[in-house]
Amino acid sequence: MNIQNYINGQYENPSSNEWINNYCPANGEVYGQIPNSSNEDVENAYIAAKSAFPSWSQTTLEERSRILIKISELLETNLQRFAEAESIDNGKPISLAKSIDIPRAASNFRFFGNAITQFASESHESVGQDAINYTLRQPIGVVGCISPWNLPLYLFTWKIAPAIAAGNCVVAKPSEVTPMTAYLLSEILKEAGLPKGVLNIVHGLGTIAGQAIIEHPDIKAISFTGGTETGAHIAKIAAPMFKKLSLELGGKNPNIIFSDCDYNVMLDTTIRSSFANQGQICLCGSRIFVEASIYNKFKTDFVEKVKQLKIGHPSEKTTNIGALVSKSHLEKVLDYIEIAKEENGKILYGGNKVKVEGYENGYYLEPTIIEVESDECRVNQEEIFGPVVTIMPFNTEDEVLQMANKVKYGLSATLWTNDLKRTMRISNQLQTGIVWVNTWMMRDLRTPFGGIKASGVGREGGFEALRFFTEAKNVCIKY
Ligand SMILES: NC(=O)C1=CN([C@@H]2O[C@H](COP(=O)(O)OP(=O)(O)OC[C@H]3O[C@@H](n4cnc5c(N)ncnc54)[C@H](O)[C@@H]3O)[C@@H](O)[C@H]2O)C=CC1
Ligand SMILES: O=C(O)/C=C/C=C(\O)C(=O)O
Repeated sequence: MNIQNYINGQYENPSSNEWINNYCPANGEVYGQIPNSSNEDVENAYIAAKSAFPSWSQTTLEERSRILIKISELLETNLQRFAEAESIDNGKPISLAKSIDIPRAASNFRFFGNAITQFASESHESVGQDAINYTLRQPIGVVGCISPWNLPLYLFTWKIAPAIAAGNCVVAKPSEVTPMTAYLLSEILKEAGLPKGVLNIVHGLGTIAGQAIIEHPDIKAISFTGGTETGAHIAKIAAPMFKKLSLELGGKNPNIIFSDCDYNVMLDTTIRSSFANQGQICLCGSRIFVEASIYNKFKTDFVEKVKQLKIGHPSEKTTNIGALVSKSHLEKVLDYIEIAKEENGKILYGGNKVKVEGYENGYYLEPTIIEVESDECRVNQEEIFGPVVTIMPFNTEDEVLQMANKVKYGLSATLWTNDLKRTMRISNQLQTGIVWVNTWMMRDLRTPFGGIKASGVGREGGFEALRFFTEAKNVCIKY
């Protein structure tokens, strides 16, 4: 299936008429083409957004809310179609696309459709000076949203929903690796009555179309999720132009397991936090630290459970692990498994490509567990972003805390213990933006979401996102 850009409410071919092949990860075959958009297409999208802005920014909150909630409802009505498209495009199991990705995309629109009606700004009475200050939170204008391939519609909508709810108009670029559901979304935007030009979707390469968005002098804010290197590149371009920046980047998240935890819940959740979405979630707990007294038991039970995961075609209902997103990504992950061997890591399970019958050219990989001797080895320090975890024992709280924090990343951490004081001590000291205790990836969309260190800048979610997508203007009135 070939797709087009969506600019000013119309489907458009790329101005260069150049196209990029779109691969199906489950069988390695090309199944469509997407626009290789250029500066000219981004400029057209910008012009459409700019002309839509005066009207959209003055549209009542009730009307914006009504349209966002309508988009959410239409996504729910079209759940099956969107889930199938996401699964084909990304390689993720259909069960995951249907239960997580598309429902969350619908929730993103519903949540920000409601949140904008509750968003309020501050006022400060300057006591003794006969003055009152009130703060306006005005939309920025035209903003850029750039999203990755791992949770395609989920993360695309996590950015565009708050951006348009706050009254901005958007030039958005989904990942060129997984463009399909963003394309399908444009049909829904029309049906929901979103005015033309409010959301413009440009497909293409990061280095061309993405670059044109970040370099555009009049796109005043960039919300980006993706790799840390790309984030650093974006910051280098956008910061001297004084753009607002929200960067959600990589992670190398610790999963810290104490012997007093609820063992079975921990074990089941650790399977998910290690291998959900083929381990391609920035929040996955890719470094597992286990208290020495239960280390051997954990190792045996974990391997046993991982063996039971079914690797298969993403469309099969029983598949737990689908295909990785691309050939190049599969190769990157395999290279890390080789590095682990060179570093004396012990492969406790997995490590090999898998040939799924009938789909031998698909990008399948066994879930892989590597026992490491030192937390400082490369596989324990660098983001692999695949179905690969490291495990090692620890003896004391101080030791594990030091290892947990000794990485360049600081996105999330998971802690398993029933000791309240220990929970408080460790949570306070973990150098991450998010800590989950006795759970993983439990999301409440009101909470601040994001990381520190090389995991990013800024927070998404709730009113944080609405603050990001608005400029505060203080008005001081003397009476
Ligand atoms: N959510 C996360 O934390 C993610 C992390 N990654 C990590 O990043 C590594 C590289 O993956 P990639 O697919 O290359 O991710 P990437 O960070 O290059 O891609 C994310 C988005 O940025 C765009 N982009 C790339 N270069 C750009 C530029 N110069 N200007 C503007 N936009 C640009 C891409 O087209 C895509 O839409 C992965 O192996 C993984 O480790 C990848 C995807 C998501
Ligand atoms: O739940 C969320 O809001 C985000 C989840 C995951 C990512 O941001 C990611 O993998 O990049």
